[in-house]
Amino acid sequence: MDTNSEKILSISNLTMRYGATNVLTGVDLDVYKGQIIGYIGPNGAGKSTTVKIMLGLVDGYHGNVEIFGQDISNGDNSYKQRIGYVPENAEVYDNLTASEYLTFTGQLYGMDESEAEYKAIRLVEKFGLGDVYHTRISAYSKGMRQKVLIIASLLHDPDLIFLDEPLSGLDANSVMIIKEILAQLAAEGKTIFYSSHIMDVVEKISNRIVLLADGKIIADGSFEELKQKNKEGTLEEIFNELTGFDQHKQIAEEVVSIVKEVGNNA
Ligand SMILES: Nc1ncnc2c1ncn2[C@@H]1O[C@H](COP(=O)(O)OP(=O)(O)OP(=O)(O)O)[C@@H](O)[C@H]1O
Repeated sequence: MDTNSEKILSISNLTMRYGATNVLTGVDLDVYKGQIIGYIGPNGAGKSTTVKIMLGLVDGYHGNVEIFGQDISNGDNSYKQRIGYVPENAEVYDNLTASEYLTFTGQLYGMDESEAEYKAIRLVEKFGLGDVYHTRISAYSKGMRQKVLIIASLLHDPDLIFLDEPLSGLDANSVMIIKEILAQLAAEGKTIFYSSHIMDVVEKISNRIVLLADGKIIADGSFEELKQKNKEGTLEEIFNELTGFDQHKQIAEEVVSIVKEVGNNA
């Protein structure tokens, strides 16, 4: 890990609880300029919670979070102008057209309207949505909406980009484009924080993989480093090994057996 480069993100002893549930129990993480972090973990591990805390969307945490060297709890929200975010379950304003939505989002990030519009229309064309630029988003397919969200996250040229399951609904060609865009942005010095369950994509695009389980980071390193430390070969297998999961066959057999019971009680 190149610790000589600029520290973009620093989390120390981050804890978060919802009611009686301890979601994060002491997360420590330093992220440096140009890194693509693959942030993985079982369902409910707290990945989205970590990201939302960093974005200032969730309060009530303990510990310290610094972004661009600034404590995010100090009341100065200007750091958000340099951040892009593709949320997991996005509420897009369905009644807006892509043109209206992207111009609006650009302005929220401090761009002026004509600059946002000028960039948005060209980006939309690159993603094959030129024909529907002035159509309401309510008429879009899932993948088309996802493309709009990705464009919205990049429009203001952010230095730090959080992506929560960004490829959901995208076809194979679009996935290839997004993977390449992320690699090129990182090469330009942007920092990418990529949370996903699609292990083969995380394995390929991340230069550093961080595994969250039981409220803590239990593995942190490049794919090659994780492979050396663990017996298993693919990231999916390493994930299963590190999270102590070896029952997929047994669970599948039990499920199939229950499914087959249908009608037996009639
Ligand atoms: N607003 C909330 N109120 C109460 N509990 C919450 C809230 N948000 C998240 N949680 C709980 O916090 C835990 C972590 O949720 P989170 O969404 O961060 O997990 P995740 O790792 O992103 O999961 P997934 O992989 O399924 O998306 C879960 O137990 C969830 O039920």
